[in-house]
Amino acid sequence: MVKVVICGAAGGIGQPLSLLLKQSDYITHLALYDVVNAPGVAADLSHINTVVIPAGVPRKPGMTRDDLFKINAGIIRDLSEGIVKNCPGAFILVISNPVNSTVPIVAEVLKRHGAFDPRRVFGISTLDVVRSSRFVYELDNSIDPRSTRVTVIGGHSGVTIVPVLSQIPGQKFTKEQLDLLTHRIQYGGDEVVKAKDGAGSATLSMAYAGARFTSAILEATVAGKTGLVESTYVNLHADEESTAAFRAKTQLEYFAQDVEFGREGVSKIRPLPELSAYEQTLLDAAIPELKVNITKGTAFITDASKI
Ligand SMILES: NC(=O)c1ccc[n+]([C@@H]2O[C@H](COP(=O)([O-])OP(=O)(O)OC[C@H]3O[C@@H](n4cnc5c(N)ncnc54)[C@H](O)[C@@H]3O)[C@@H](O)[C@H]2O)c1
Ligand SMILES: O=C(O)C[C@H](O)C(=O)O
Repeated sequence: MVKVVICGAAGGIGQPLSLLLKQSDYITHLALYDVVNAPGVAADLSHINTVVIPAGVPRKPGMTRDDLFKINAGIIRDLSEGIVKNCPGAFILVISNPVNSTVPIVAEVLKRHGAFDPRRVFGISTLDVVRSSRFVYELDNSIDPRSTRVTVIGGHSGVTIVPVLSQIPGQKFTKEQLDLLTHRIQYGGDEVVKAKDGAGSATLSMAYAGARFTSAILEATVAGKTGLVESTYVNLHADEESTAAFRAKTQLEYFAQDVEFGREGVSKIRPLPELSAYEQTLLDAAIPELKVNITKGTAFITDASKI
């Protein structure tokens, strides 16, 4: 049996995501939970293979994702406690913002219970990848946005989002185009928040991105399909060998990068693609902010006095 639970299923993302996942051939039991049904969650969580978490508050205009930490950190901690107690081996896919911090929260809760397998916990940054293909296509109609996959490294907020546009075959963007594209990809979420004018953030595009990422995980872990790759925010210890040099150089424990999937989740974290000088500057700006975000998430569980 392949059981997937969506925590926050009644929300703006949860509803369309549930609809999309309902159509998956791999899922035999789709369980939908929200706060109103919280007591039922624990009772029904056993034998779950995969948990997708879009629970928590979204942004309003003028807010950063980090402003959501105060409310969402506690929600993620409590859901993680429920998961670790009832389905400790599940694959956990985190949508709730700020992803750069919520993923470390999940990891620390699992660690406390001796149940952390870094190959099984993911921050979903697929929306940045989807936006990248779409925005590049708007500038250059000759590419196919469905098959042109852009690697996006770093994290999922503002300057931590580093699109590696130099890897798109045949592309020679001018500096002005690079500035425009990079800014749109880094702040695409703000465009939606502004347009919704207080009614939340991206939901439909996120549901699409979330369903795409969940399907990739299911195809690899359930069906044993190989060759699947997505950029995703993970704990770098999921692949000690490939990430050793990068960890030593940057002191980062979490990072979004192209990841290959296998039966156990992460099978390989690909080495960083060759970066242009432009992208290296973006990465240099991303690293200090990522560190702050990661420390904040980790400290929420290990040492609340540091937040
Ligand atoms: N990773 C990404 O790329 C990305 C993209 C868009 C939105 N987000 C984030 O996703 C989250 C949800 O956004 P939304 O638009 O769906 O918000 P929403 O407010 O429409 O829905 C959130 C749902 O979570 C539920 N919830 C709250 N606490 C819960 C708990 N303890 N257990 C179960 N359910 C709980 C709420 O009742 C609500 O139905 C936000 O934090 C948002 O910032 C992330
Ligand atoms: O921007 C947000 O707050 C939601 C999401 O992270 C997004 O990228 O659209």
